[in-house]
Amino acid sequence: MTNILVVYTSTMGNTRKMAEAVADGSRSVEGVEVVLREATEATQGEVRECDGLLLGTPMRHRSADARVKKFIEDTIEVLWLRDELVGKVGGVFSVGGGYGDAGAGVEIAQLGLLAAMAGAGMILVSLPKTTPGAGVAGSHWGAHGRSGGPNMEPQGVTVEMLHCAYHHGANVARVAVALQGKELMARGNQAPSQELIAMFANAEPQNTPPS
Ligand SMILES: Cc1cc2nc3c(=O)[nH]c(=O)nc-3n(C[C@H](O)[C@H](O)[C@H](O)COP(=O)(O)O)c2cc1C
Repeated sequence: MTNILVVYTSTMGNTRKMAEAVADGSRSVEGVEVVLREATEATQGEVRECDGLLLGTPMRHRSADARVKKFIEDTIEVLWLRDELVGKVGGVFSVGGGYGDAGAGVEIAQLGLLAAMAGAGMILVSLPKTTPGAGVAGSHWGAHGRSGGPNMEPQGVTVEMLHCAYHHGANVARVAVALQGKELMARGNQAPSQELIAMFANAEPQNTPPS
């Protein structure tokens, strides 16, 4: 069995719809089991156990949502320290309001998520323009839905955008199935000491009050 973990957050429901479509796409691939989790609920153990991770975010001020960033800090970054994600498969998706056609900051946000995965040694799945729905929801880096009209009026993500998300989920799952159990990545670079790993893994942000 190949395990795909879909992690997302959503306030108005559009990213949740994209996440469900991504999860359905992954589930459509034979031999795949899917876990769908809110970013605040997903655990380090679930990330460690998965073969493929699909991470989705709403756009917030030209960037990823703070809840998704916290998920990255609490799971991906800690597992990165211990090289536990090397060779796992990753993909991303997002939803923005749509002001200015494609929405603002999509590439920054998606590349930010992909950068965290790349740093952890994951194998990244992009979104080819051959993907159904890519004409309205493809950013090349992942699936992207638009929930707003030209003047920010809420319209909701469309069926075509959800199709694109579905196929992105299926692509990631197929790659994960094909690579499962294969140790493709070279190993042997010197790992940081256990003391250093513990220091970074347990580091708490320092809250310094403004002077
Ligand atoms: C505080 C805030 C900041 C936002 N910033 C952006 C942005 O920078 N770019 C964008 O395209 N949409 C932006 N949006 C619109 C949301 O991304 C959009 O409404 C999306 O559907 C939210 O996802 P959700 O429906 O899953 O909650 C912002 C919305 C809020 C509330």
